[in-house]
Amino acid sequence: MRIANEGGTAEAKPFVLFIGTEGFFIFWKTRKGREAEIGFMDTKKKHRIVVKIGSSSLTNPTGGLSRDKLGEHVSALAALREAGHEVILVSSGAVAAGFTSLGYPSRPVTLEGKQSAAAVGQGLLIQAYNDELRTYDLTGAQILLTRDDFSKRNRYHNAHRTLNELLKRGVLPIVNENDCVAVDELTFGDNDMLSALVAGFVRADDLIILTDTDGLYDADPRSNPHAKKFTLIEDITPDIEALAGGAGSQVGTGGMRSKINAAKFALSLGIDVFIGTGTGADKLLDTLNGKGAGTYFRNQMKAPLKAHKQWIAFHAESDGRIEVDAGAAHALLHEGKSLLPSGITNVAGEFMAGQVVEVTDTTGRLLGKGEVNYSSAQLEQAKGESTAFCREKLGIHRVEAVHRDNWVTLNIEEINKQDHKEEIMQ
Ligand SMILES: Nc1ncnc2c1ncn2[C@@H]1O[C@H](COP(=O)(O)OP(=O)(O)O)[C@@H](O)[C@H]1O
Ligand SMILES: N[C@@H](CCC(=O)OP(=O)(O)O)C(=O)O
Repeated sequence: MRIANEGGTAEAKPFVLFIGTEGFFIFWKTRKGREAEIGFMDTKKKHRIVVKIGSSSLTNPTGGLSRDKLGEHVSALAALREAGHEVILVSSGAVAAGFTSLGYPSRPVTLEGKQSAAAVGQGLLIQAYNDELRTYDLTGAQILLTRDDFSKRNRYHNAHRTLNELLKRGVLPIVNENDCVAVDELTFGDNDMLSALVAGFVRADDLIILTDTDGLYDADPRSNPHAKKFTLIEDITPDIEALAGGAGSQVGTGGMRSKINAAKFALSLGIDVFIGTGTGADKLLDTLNGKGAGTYFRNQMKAPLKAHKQWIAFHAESDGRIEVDAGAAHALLHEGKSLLPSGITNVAGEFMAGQVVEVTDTTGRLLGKGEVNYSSAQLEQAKGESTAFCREKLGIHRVEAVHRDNWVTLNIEEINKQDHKEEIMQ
């Protein structure tokens, strides 16, 4: 685990630039004299950036929208756009912006209270964003998502197409959970995880999570004034997870814990993450350039999963299970090959062609998930049989039971083998 801990809140100073053909690394000199490489600034590449703004950074401590805070964020988002980057905003704040208008003295706790507050607040929020964006000649688009939109194949792909079209047309998508209709047990949990899912979904380069604290400390800085800040974390270990506590304000939810979970998820998809704060129109550009007030999390994985594979891996429900022999397991995990019926030893559950199944080895160990080309009934006949048999006797022309393009390895030991990372995650 390589962690840069700058010790207290002391300012660290950038001191070395390594200039390459594509850009340059910024090295950060910490108080302890350690050098930590904290940001990669690619001087040529235009980044696709998801920026998440928490309720505490948009509203007043006792509720109600803060136009000043919102306006400042928009100036920084506009600066990113001006520099040529693609930006997707995930904005919280609907409940916190709305509850005062409904007469609640504090953030409501009942489901109907939160949903009603969000119904009022979301309108206020989007109106304020559009008013501010207009001053920079930018247009915002409201996208409200529920977890169902991610688990249903068509909705997932529709949302994906819409987001891409908006980006292509220069519009700034503003995403929030559709709080008014989201059922309690079926929510994303919080907008931190939603922002990581969206970042994966659009295959962003960076996820910037803006909050009211300048990064992750070894204890909640609100309650522990001696807490020390981390400037760079390269591996989110259980020790790091244990340091992150809950929400610190009356309007925030999830706290640092949910941000660390979200960061872990985004990093696993090859997205660099920053959690922190900042002021002024340059704060997001500074963050991108390694000068942000917060904690950087550098991803080790440079081959993000395609959107369809993310859907298979993280959102699609499994409709059955296929067991495969050692040869097929090796071909799937190590040779980048598709699954052929000849390697299948058992089929469980009832499914149609096009549905998603789990694939295990003969000991029941989960290897991954994939979209099948055969129904369970067809696979019962085809399992263990040659391709020629499937074609001639069963009249099946798609030879692969699961094509490589519709396969995702989920066996963590295999994913952790560096040699195979790129191949597995393509
Ligand atoms: N280890 C930690 N380091 C930094 N902040 C922490 C830590 N543990 C808990 N927190 C709290 O997390 C809060 C930020 O989360 P939250 O209130 O949910 O904000 P947001 O509304 O931006 O999502 C901080 O105000 C802080 O009190
Ligand atoms: N969808 C909710 C956001 C809930 C949430 O995660 O809030 P936060 O912890 O402030 O990011 C809202 O707009 O109020």
